[in-house]
Amino acid sequence: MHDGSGRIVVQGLSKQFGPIIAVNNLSFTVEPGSVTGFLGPNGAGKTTTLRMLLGLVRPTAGGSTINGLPFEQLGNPGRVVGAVLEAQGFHPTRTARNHLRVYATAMGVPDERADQVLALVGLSEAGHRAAGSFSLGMKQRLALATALLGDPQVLVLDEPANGLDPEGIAWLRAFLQSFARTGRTVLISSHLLAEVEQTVDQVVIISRGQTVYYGGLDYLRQSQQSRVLVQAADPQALVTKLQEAGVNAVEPTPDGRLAITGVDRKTVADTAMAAGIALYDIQQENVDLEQLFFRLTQGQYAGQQPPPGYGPPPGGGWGPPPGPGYGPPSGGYAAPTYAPPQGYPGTPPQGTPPGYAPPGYAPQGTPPQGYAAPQPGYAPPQDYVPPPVDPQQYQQQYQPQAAPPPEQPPGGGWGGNA
Ligand SMILES: Nc1ncnc2c1ncn2[C@@H]1O[C@H](COP(=O)(O)OP(=O)(O)OP(=O)(O)O)[C@@H](O)[C@H]1O
Repeated sequence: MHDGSGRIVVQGLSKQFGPIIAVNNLSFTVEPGSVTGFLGPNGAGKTTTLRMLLGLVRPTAGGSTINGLPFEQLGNPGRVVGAVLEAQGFHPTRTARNHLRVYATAMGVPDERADQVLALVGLSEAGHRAAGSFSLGMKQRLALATALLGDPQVLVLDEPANGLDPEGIAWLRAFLQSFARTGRTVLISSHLLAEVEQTVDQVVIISRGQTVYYGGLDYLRQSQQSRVLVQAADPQALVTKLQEAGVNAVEPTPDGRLAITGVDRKTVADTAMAAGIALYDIQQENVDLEQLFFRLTQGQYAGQQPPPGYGPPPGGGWGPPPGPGYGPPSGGYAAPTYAPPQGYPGTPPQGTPPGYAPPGYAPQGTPPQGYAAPQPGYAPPQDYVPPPVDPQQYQQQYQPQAAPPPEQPPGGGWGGNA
């Protein structure tokens, strides 16, 4: 019997397709009562991970459970987990309602459920139409309706916002949040942080099949320390004066400027003026979440250019951005790939055959010294505070409710493009 917790646990999950390491020792937990974003660039291994979670691909190593059991032991899995991996596969001439009834029969739920889920996703008026005539946005909704047929406790959706227009995304956000607030579990993948930023409570960010961040978005935001970039007539004198003022996080940049973390522009300018040091340029650099996401995952593609001002670290390779303010965010879990131990020569470029080490790189698949990959049973650091997980508390706090159906735009079109 499953434990009814609604918890998803992924432990040491790996998948290799021939020479390609699609997923590499991935571990994370998704708690009920929350929406978790599963993020990474194209090819990072998101779909492969979800397919392993749903018993569609056999892992090379590790495993995953839903409600404490591997997918294949869930009995009638559609009653436990609703999944959408791609919003395709509808019979083009079958009506949406009939499509749902076929699945309802297979799952052992009454026919009436088809109309209930059509209403839940705002497709009641379109139930008599052939699925083949649906726009991409409508197909996404129909796929979601199919996943909801068994009234599952867990929803797993691969790129659900793909093809949705802003109104469709807003609708999906309201729906998923209301679903999670009834104490259920939502895991959604995306390659765009901005697309899910307002929907998710926590994120698992992966790059090249490995976790690079696991935790709340708030922690990630807090880690976005801004820095002041300054060009001074006498940089060394300015460093000394700043140190005398207690500002020690000062680093030279490759273009000859100083990067100062933890102070505002005014403090730097006042310090320079008091010491009679001329400044030729001074600017505050704020890092937004999207940039941070890009940096966390930028090592994925060999040859990909980083944002302006963020070249590869000295000695080559595409390690994490150096310097203060760019370490793992406190409270969140950042995998060693994000902040490798000193001396770690970096991960070989993608496509490097296993065991082969180009000069300056460790052989692919070889953990660097001191590297401790997340192991089965890995728990986030003690100061990591996951979102509340008590379903009963949520039940009391929020009345389970369906998201309001979206307004149908004039002309009968729905969110998304055909
Ligand atoms: N059946 C397969 N055979 C060989 N390689 C595969 C297979 N499935 C996935 N891959 C490879 O595994 C890697 C991860 O792919 P995956 O589809 O899981 O990434 P993703 O993060 O979901 O990307 P996207 O956002 O583009 O869907 C890619 O390099 C991909 O080419």
